[in-house]
Amino acid sequence: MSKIIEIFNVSPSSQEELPLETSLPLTFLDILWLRLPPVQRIFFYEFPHQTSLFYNTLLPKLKKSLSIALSYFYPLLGHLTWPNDSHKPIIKFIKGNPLSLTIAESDADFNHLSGKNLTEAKQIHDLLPNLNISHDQASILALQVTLFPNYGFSIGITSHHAVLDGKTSTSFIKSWAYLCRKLENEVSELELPLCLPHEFCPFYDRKIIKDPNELEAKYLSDWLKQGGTNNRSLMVWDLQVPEDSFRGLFQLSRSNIEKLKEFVVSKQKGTRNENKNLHLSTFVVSIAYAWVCRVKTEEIENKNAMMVLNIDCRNRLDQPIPATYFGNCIGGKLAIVKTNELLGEDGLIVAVEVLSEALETLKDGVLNGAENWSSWLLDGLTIADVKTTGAAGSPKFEVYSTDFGCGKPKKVEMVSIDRTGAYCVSDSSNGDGVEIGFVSTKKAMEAFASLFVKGIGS
Ligand SMILES: CC(C)(COP(=O)(O)OP(=O)(O)OC[C@H]1O[C@@H](n2cnc3c(N)ncnc32)[C@H](O)[C@@H]1OP(=O)(O)O)[C@@H](O)C(=O)NCCC(=O)NCCSC(=O)CC(=O)O
Repeated sequence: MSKIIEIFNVSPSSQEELPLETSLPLTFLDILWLRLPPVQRIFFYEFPHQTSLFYNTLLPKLKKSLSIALSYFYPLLGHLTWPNDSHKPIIKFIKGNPLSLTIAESDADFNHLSGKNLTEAKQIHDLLPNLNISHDQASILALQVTLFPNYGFSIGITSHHAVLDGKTSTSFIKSWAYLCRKLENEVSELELPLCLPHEFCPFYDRKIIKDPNELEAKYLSDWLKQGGTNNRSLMVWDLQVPEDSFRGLFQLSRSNIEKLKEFVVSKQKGTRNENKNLHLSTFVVSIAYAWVCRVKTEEIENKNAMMVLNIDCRNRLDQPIPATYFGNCIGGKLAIVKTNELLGEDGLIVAVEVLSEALETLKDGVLNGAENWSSWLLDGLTIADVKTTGAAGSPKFEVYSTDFGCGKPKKVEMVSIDRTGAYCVSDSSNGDGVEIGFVSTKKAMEAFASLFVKGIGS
């Protein structure tokens, strides 16, 4: 159990340069995620020191660096609102609004929560702050630092999906960590101001996102129809974490991945699909392998399995979008297959093929088919004979490089996958290969763990 020690209001360090009041409109790529529950990650760090060192040394640096980071990422201090005279929601920033940073202490077993074992899904929920979301207004970001005295601490981040995608939220936390690390090097007050390097600085110009196919109107109309005829409420879907949910993180080393790739290539030889182009990347092989193991261990027979792949559109639109673009810039591609095909002997090859086919359609433009994206989000929740899942996160975010000056994280969990049922893919804690996380029943998780290891061991 964790108990709240204090809630700080953190303001940007250089208030003078910020606008008095400003707003950022949501683009169609943001509006797509309007109803999704917040995205939550927890970063666990070892800190085997006395509590006083945390409160006297680390915490002031965390606060100070956060304050500097917020002067660059100031829209995070705003809130989402849908003014009567606006046809869509906007992010409204008013100078003086602080960010709430919760400090808590936990007596839970740090090594258990940050270890490799399966953990009860809800066990880490109290390491995360909630966003204030009402019909009229939604906060955008909340942070919680939780100390596990003598063992470690965690940083929990809860962010609104209609404002930040994975790239933006991980860039923010890495910017905060970068600044904290710099303070760690004992930069004296006189040597400040400490600046964020240009390559981290967020890019805010929304005009760069073009909407020639009027997707904004399509998504808005879908969300407005939901739960009423003109539902301008900002409430998000109240997705529940199923009872008896356990979370697991599974690693595929580089050599495991190479073996899986070789296996797929060798099995494809001599089949009718021999000449089919496969997108044999680390990401595809890893997701395919986890997908097949999960369908087998959850015994999902005679269904359609749907995998929604999140695609970073930043360098895939006609006009390239800077890597530091602040907001959502993700689209989706869909892979569908009968679960019985995944359950068969060639399940892995089938999975790689359908994922490759989905990514192959990127050549027709990342926005091709985008008129269906809001329906995929809705149908995934409602169609009974379809087992939908998605791939959240990305190894390219390199979450394990988020170092606040006391080393790399021991573990990074994407907590919100317990509500969405998605897989989370990331780089790995020991730098070798990738980690895949998901949440399921304890029985299915244990069966998955055994099948997963068996498959790469042989
Ligand atoms: C569409 C993709 C999933 C496909 O990924 P793939 O890895 O299969 O394919 P790819 O074309 O990108 O890369 C193929 C090969 O090119 C090389 N390569 C390309 N770009 C690279 C990069 N930036 N860093 C390192 N390697 C790279 C690699 O060698 C890789 O092979 P190899 O791998 O074998 O070495 C990805 O491109 C993408 O857009 N990922 C980002 C998805 C995303 O934003 N997710 C978050 C959604 S928001 C969300 O979920 C919330 C949240 O996270 O907070």
